[in-house]
Amino acid sequence: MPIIQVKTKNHPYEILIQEGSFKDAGELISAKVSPCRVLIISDSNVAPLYAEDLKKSLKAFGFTPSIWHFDAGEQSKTINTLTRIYEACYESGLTRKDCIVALGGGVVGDVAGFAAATYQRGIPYIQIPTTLLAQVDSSVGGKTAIDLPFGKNMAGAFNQPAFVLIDPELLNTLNPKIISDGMAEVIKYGCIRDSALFEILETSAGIIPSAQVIARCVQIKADIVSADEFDFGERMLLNFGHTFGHAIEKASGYSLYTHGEAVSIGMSAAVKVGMAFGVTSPEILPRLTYLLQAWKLPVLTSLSTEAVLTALKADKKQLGDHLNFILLKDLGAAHIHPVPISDLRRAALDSLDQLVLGVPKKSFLPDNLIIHPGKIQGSVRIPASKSLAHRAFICAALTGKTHWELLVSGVYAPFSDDIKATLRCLHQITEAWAEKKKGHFVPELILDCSQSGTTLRLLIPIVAALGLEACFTGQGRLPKRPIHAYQEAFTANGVIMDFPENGDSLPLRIRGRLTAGKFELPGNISSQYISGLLLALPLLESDSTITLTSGLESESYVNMTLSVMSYFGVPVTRNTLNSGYHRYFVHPHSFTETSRPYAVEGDASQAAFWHLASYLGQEITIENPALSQLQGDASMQAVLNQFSSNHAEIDMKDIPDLFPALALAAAASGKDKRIYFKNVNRLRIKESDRIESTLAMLAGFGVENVRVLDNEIIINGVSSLKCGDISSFSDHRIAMTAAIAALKAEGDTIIRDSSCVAKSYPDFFSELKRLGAEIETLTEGGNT
Ligand SMILES: O=C(O)C1=C[C@@H](OP(=O)(O)O)[C@@H](O)[C@H](O)C1
Ligand SMILES: C=C(OP(=O)(O)O)C(=O)O
Ligand SMILES: [Zn+2]
Repeated sequence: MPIIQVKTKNHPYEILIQEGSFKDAGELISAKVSPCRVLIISDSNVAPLYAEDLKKSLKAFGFTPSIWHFDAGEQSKTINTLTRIYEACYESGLTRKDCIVALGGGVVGDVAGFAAATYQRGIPYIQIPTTLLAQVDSSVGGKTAIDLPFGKNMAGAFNQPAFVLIDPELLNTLNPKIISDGMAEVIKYGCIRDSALFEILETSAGIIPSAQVIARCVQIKADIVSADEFDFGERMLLNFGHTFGHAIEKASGYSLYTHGEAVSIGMSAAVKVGMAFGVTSPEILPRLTYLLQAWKLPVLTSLSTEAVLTALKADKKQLGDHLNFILLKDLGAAHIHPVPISDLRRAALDSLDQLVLGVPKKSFLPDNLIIHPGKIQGSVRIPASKSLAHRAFICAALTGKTHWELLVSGVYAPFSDDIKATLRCLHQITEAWAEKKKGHFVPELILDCSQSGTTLRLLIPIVAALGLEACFTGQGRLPKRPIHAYQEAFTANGVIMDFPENGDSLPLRIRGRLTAGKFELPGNISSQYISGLLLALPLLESDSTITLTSGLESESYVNMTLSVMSYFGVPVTRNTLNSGYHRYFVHPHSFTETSRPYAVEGDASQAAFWHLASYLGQEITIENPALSQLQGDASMQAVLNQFSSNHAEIDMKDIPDLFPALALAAAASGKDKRIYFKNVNRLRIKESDRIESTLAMLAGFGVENVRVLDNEIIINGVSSLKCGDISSFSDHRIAMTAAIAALKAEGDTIIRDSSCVAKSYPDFFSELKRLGAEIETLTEGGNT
């Protein structure tokens, strides 16, 4: 028989975990306690099911049992119930030689245990837990309590039971919500102590835990309680997820969430806090999220961060000027991490704010830098693909599910500014959409796309298809980047677009509802127009086509759109017309949730900077290369290989974002090289005019022998790079290219306005430093 010992100093006791053991309760209890009077305390849910059987079984082994029960639920965990239990004890004639049996869930165990601790200064009690939460958690360890008007568990005692009898068969009749409630605690044990248990849970999501799993949880709790009965050290680890969990329960008046649900949100928040403090590895968040969600447990709260914060500050575990958070170093390895009260707001915002799934780790992001030439070495994990993440979040949002962000995994903090812009706008759009569906009036949305062309061009048609009124705004160069190509197509299909009079694209106001039909667009301005329409047209009521009026450039980006749409259940078909141009056929279709979140792979356009570093002789390995080849920029290494020929010809049509890095590589390839870049004109409409900014950067490194022809650039290589003072033109790809080049320059290089890397890769300079680059912040009066 599986028996677990709890080795507390004054009251060691045993826990028996055995399927079917409940029917032998009388016999099993008689082995621990001599025949006596027994008061069975239960609640209105459990008593009708099991109390009479227990009474009979006890009677058969010489006990004198009676039954008393109260209304099921946390609201009964009061001093009033306690008083009535004392009365029942008295009426049943209980003396200090007799005992109480707690038959039920956590509330029954807590209040009956506290009655046993105090009736006649203490009588023995036995736990027979009937819910999963009580079996794996509250029946073990001797914490008993009642709630007081000013707080949960405010009066109580450490009172170890004489015996705990756990029959996992009793769980089979429970409703699934009660099982989920207990699963939060089961998952907690995996997190804090046992990664193997966590893995078992991952492969058995949705299946009621076996006796072995319950025993594993009880063993973990028994070990921890044996080492620290009174909660001064190690036992605090059991509070993983409970710091925020208790605050959330309290802030919602103990009505919105069950304990398990609040702990579930709390565990997910604790992982994000751990990420913010650089303690917890970001791989844990999607795994934990997936597991909790498989049990239909929430991972985000609808409560305001302020409300949770207020409750958090009143937490009874507050110690002076800091609060003890339990953070995970790894799955199975928890530790106590004191967080100063002054940092609590940050921690709460980082982890509870619905807009941010990850947390903004402090990246090294100064404006002006000096980079010393030198060697870098090591391996890097590139951030999630920006292009795929935009699409995945958009498709996820279009499912209309709450917490749609969680249908996407692999996108970790620090988030790029572009992805933050997409998330922010999508939250506004999904909320407005839900309101509109209810028939409510929705005022004009102000959608700030920051500097992200993708956010802007992909969201315009979606907003139009949903019939929302919006004003799109943006910063940096975005208001100058073209979006007029939508105008003709949309005006003919029910949408009014108001552009500013000065010829800029933004602010753009749109109103009306897009109707299905035949859309025509050029394929050679920006593929983002086509991606945007493809995402929007399934939302309409009838079939549509998109016909391209010129050859498609940046085609891989359109294919990425189709691939992510298909993952979310939306098919699109394509023809190639006699003209050689594509036509897409889109039917009304809903975006649907899949059983697994969409996992965003590494960003090939960012990996390109590390390929450039390797090309220039640095020793860098990439831990997470793009796997699918969906990203056109995954061809960076193959293109660099072509440079072995002295006169390589490179077509930029499908890989526009690689240009700054490729141009620099061409220049640094040596005196014999002359590299032709074709189809470069579209580079002028990116974050900077990327022909002008790239050539200015090359000139800064002493590369002057460059010819610009119509739609073509020829770069002649040099034997070494000079050092200079380089402007990034506020373009992230220029700043990152220049930083890698600076490591090979003849002297120190200044890079101006380099914080623009936050657009796509906020951690870039922190990573560069970690790999050994010597970088200083340039200040007006001197350097630091
Ligand atoms: O759809 C996308 O995610 C992108 C498409 C490309 O733009 P164009 O299609 O305008 O070339 C690319 O340059 C941009 O960085 C991202
Ligand atoms: C052009 C880019 O992005 P976007 O068009 O989304 O601003 C880029 O990241 O280089
Ligand atoms: Zn708990």
